[in-house]
Amino acid sequence: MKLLILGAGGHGKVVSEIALLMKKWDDIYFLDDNKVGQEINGIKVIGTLDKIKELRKEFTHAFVSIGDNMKRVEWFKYLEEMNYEIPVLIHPSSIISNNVKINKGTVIMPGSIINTNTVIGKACIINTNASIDHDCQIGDGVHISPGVTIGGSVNIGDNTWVCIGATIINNINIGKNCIIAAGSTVIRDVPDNVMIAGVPGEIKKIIKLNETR
Ligand SMILES: CC(=O)SCCNC(=O)CCNC(=O)[C@H](O)C(C)(C)COP(=O)(O)OP(=O)(O)OC[C@H]1O[C@@H](n2cnc3c(N)ncnc32)[C@H](O)[C@@H]1OP(=O)(O)O
Repeated sequence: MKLLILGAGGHGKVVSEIALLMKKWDDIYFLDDNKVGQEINGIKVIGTLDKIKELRKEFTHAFVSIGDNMKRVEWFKYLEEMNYEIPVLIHPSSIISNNVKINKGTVIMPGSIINTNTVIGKACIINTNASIDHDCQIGDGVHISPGVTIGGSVNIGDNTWVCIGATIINNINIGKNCIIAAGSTVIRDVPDNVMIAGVPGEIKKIIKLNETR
């Protein structure tokens, strides 16, 4: 089986290492618009992202490793349209309850902990050392950044970015397309399309559609 990884930046490097550790694929290659011909940690960049369609005959599996939530979801949907098999990539050092559901296109980075009865959506990034406790619902295209701590029974809407080191107390609902700034502590529900910052977290601005990163 052969795996294509879309995006050979810093995030792509970490994603490719996880894919290698999983030992499921005989061959792994990158696509990247700016690095064609380069070799990154032993993995060749064989074309630009738009080559994904013609490579369908040759490759069974593909995975999007783009940090920007909107772009990642866009390419993820394109892979789905082309009937690529899209895996879940899980670093062996993560600790995940057997009663957790993780949907395709999501990567779980080293040291993450996901507790029982939590559901993680499609095309999410659960980044290094993030902790998501029991009974959480994480939407599609969400990025939980390094060192984030999320209490039990928290719901997070599609495309929301929880930035590095943020804390969300238990029983909180966070909307779609939000940014929770680095180091914030969220203690109240958050509506759709807002940026929250501070301790305790307060609304700092409204986010226009397609603005999340
Ligand atoms: C492996 C990896 O590296 S994964 C990547 C992880 N990276 C991150 O998590 C990045 C985190 N980045 C941040 O937290 C940034 O501050 C962002 C993304 C929230 C900034 O978003 P922007 O929309 O550009 O916000 P902007 O800079 O315009 O700030 C708006 C207001 O919020 C405040 N603000 C922004 N971030 C924070 C913060 N973390 N804490 C407190 N206040 C903040 C600003 O001071 C500003 O306040 P003011 O209006 O009173 O002057």
